Amino acid sequence: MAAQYLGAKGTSTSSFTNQKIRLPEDQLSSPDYFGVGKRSEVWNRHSEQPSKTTPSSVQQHRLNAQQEQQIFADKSTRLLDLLTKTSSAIKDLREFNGHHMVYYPKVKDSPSGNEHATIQRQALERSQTLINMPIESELQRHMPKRSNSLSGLQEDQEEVKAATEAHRILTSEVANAFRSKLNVLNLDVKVGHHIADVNNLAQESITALLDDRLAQSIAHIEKIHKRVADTSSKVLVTGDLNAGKSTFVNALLKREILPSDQQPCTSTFCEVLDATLNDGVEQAHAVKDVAAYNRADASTYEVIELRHLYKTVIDETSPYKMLKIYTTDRRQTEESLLHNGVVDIALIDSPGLNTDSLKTTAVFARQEEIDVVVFVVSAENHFTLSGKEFLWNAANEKAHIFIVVNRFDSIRDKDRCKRLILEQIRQLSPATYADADDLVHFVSAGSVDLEEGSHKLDPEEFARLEERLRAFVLENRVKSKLSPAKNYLLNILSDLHVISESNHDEASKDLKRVESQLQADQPAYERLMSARDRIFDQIEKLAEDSVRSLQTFAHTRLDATVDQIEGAISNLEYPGLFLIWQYAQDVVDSMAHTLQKEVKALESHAKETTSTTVDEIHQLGTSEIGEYPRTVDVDSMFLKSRDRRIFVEIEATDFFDIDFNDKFSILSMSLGAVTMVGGRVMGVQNVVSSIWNVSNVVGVNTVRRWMVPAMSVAGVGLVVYVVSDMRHAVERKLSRKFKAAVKDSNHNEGQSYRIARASRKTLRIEGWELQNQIQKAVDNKEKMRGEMVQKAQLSEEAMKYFSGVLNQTHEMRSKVESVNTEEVAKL
Ligand SMILES: Nc1nc2c(ncn2[C@@H]2O[C@H](COP(=O)(O)OP(=O)(O)OP(=O)(O)O)[C@@H](O)[C@H]2O)c(=O)[nH]1
Repeated sequence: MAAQYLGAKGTSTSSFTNQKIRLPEDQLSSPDYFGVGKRSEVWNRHSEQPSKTTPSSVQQHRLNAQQEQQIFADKSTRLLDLLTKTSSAIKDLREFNGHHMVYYPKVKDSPSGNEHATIQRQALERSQTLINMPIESELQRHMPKRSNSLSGLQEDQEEVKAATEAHRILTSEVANAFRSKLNVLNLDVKVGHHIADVNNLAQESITALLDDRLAQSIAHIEKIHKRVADTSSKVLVTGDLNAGKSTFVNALLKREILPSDQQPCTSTFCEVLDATLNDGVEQAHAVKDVAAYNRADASTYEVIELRHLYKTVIDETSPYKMLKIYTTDRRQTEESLLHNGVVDIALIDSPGLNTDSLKTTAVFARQEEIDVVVFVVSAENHFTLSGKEFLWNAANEKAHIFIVVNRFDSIRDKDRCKRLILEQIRQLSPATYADADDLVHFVSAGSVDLEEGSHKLDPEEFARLEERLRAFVLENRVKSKLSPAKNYLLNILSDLHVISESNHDEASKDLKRVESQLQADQPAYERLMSARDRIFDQIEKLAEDSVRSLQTFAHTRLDATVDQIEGAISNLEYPGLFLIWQYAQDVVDSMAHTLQKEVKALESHAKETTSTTVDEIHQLGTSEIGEYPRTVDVDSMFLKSRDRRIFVEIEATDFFDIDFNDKFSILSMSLGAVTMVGGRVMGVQNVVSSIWNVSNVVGVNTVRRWMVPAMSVAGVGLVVYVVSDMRHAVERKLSRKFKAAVKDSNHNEGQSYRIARASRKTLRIEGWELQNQIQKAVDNKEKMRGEMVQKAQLSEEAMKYFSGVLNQTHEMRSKVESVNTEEVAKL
């Protein structure tokens, strides 16, 4: 029995493989039947007997299957490896995008008049090529065909649809030509009905969008990986209501698993899988959320026993979207459809097509997981409107559809029926029609014996159908599993290539730009750095020179003022002897005031000098770093008065300028006074020499007699003299005391130091401000240069990274291209 691997139950079916469907002679002569470019295939008349299966032909199928299995395993292993590598390359790019911000290639703005015309012309030329094809063109096949069995209404509808479709192809082609060159990673953002130009977005938004798209791509690759790694294939059985879909599935399984009825009964999708996938337990899992279904998680489904299946399958109000039916194939492994060691098949029975279910089934059929679509049509009813619409759409998606024309037993004129149905298929799915001998089967599923343990052979047509279906699944899994993987890999690798290329270009442009900016800025930077050191010294020198000269000037001026302090009292009005005390007070005040006035004048002078020096310092700054605000205000100098008043205490002795220790002095003053009393001023020398002369002449005794009255006169004279000299005595004594006080208190040193200190403080503030400004300019420049250096480093990193990605994507692309998913061995 091993040799019966593909041919069910060893029936003589395999010879069909090399047979071609032959049309009746009369139909072959009709030019309308095949249209342009007649096919040379001929089909096997139903009346013709198929040749018997020989052990060698069965063996050949087995060898072919093994070979196909090996080729498939090799291709899928290569693609799985490339999927893993691509996924990690995208992960790397995502990480890179996280810290470097990947540049998004520029999108062409909008087509110019000429470009638009060229694109449209190209699109038209393409559609023209289709029109000129040997087989009827895409557009032609939408034209009304009054001669066939379709009603006028159906034809009109299809015409409208075709026109819309043609328009859609043209407009989308024009639109796509002006999008970026990216396929999967296109970041088009839809705003209302328009596609916003992604390049107008902020870089952060582009980064976020790209990150999102990369994450989606990683998830998608994971999905594809899972699908390629999964050795099972899914076959969706669909068709018109009551066409016999459930009966057909049961016939394939050789078991009455799914309920069939004359009334429309299948209300939900039923996936029949091998029970080994459910630990060998036969049961059904009713699933509400198909995406969340996990056999290991009982919360994602409800268990239904197979004997209660009928109720759930026919329940139109059932909340379940899918029934996963695990069943045991009672046949031997090599005969099993669900689990035969080369390819495991899951059969999905779907609700009959009507306007309600059409969309859901179409979506279902479009799913990537669906490897093969089997369309069941009743030979009695031919294709309904819904059936046609489904086939038309599915043909666009999957190209080849396996068509089962069921209930053929109830047709009387079988040839006519075949002819009419094949003609409809020719219009609906040319690809299927082209392989009609393998893909279109006229059978009676109801005639297959489902009795357990029955040894009855299947009707030949059905056995052949089964054999061809297995072969079709095997052939198709390359297309349905590997082709999408290959296409996706080519698209995403091409996108990675485009992104890497433009990023490499941008990074190299950035690097060049930054390097030339750094180079151009170098002299300015060096100038600023040397200016900083030079200006710091210059400020210090300017300030110190200014302060030192101020201090010297102030000290000299104050000393001069004190030296000439008598001048301060020269203009004072003398109020007379009785107010001599008051006068002394005025003298002291006047001297103190004069000195204070001088201090004030020196302060004003210091302000002016400081202001000039501040200007010079500021000028130094502006010449190097440009305008900047002047911070110090010289008017705020000396706001708090710190000048010290010189206090001189007035004492009684200040009114007498006589040295009582000096006898000669007293005498001379007394004599002076005498001469004054005498109304004559003789001078002391004269008086003394007169007395001396007199004593020599008249003798000492005589002089002694004269002495008393003379002394009395002298005393009076002295008093008179002292009193008359009191004003000058006060002035002399107080000015002396004032000078001494100034000296004792170090007033002049203190004040000149104070003035200098105030000026230094102000100049320092301006100096600090300038230093600050220059330092700021240096910091800014260094920061800017640092950023440029960092940018250059990033650009270098980006160039290195993207050139690696470019090499990698290039290498991977050629590896992906070398996986042939187009040609599959015919089994
Ligand atoms: N004569 C004849 N009747 C058949 C054949 N296959 C199925 N039937 C009958 O056709 C009717 C519908 O069969 P089902 O298998 O329920 O059809 P279905 O397409 O699954 O129906 P829905 O799922 O409800 O759309 C049943 O009464 C079957 O017995 C056949 O080959 N010949």
